[in-house]
Amino acid sequence: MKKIILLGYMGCGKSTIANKLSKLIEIPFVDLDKKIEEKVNLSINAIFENHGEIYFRKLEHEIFIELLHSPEQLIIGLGGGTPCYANNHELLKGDNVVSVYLKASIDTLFNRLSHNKSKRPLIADKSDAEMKEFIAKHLFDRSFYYNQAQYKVIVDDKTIDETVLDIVAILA
Ligand SMILES: Nc1ncnc2c1ncn2[C@@H]1O[C@H](COP(=O)(O)OP(=O)(O)OP(=O)(O)O)[C@@H](O)[C@H]1O
Ligand SMILES: O=C(O)C1=C[C@@H](O)[C@@H](O)[C@H](O)C1
Ligand SMILES: [Mg+2]
Repeated sequence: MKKIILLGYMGCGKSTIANKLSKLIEIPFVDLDKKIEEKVNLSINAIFENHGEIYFRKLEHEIFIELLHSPEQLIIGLGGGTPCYANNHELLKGDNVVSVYLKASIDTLFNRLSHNKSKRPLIADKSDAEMKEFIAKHLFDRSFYYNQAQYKVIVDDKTIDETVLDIVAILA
């Protein structure tokens, strides 16, 4: 069964949009970050702290593959970095997936993340000024991978429902 994959930078709205989309089109949503946490019974923060990022990226790759092979139709919300490691970006192009990049500007990401950074280890310790610079550079580095998605939806200045409907139109 085809998998619907949502990807994009931390805070672009993958989990929020996928939850709403899941209810609307009645296809279950699996959040890759949550699946990783359940599998090893540790928070993302604890995985980074106790085992390091390389271990996290390995787990992330393995569990992404497992989800792609599962027999059910699923909406998969990736982690912010998933497409950028272990050649995961190649998996966004398969016939059995519909991959959608939720594209947000630096300002949108900064505004959303500045209220909510403690659970995101890559930015948890940064000041506002450091965070803005970090997002700008990081997004630039990652854009190549995000742009491997089959579709792109710009999320700036859109409500959750508007973005969900953009994705429904892609799936139609
Ligand atoms: N129009 C909108 N669309 C999506 N999310 C929005 C919107 N407006 C505000 N938000 C908020 O942006 C925040 C980030 O969204 P969310 O956690 O879904 O992002 P994410 O891409 O899953 O991030 P991460 O990669 O860190 O898991 C949430 O607090 C969400 O409520
Ligand atoms: O952008 C990233 O590299 C990450 C985003 C989150 O979804 C988590 O997967 C983790 O915090 C790493
Ligand atoms: Mg999320």
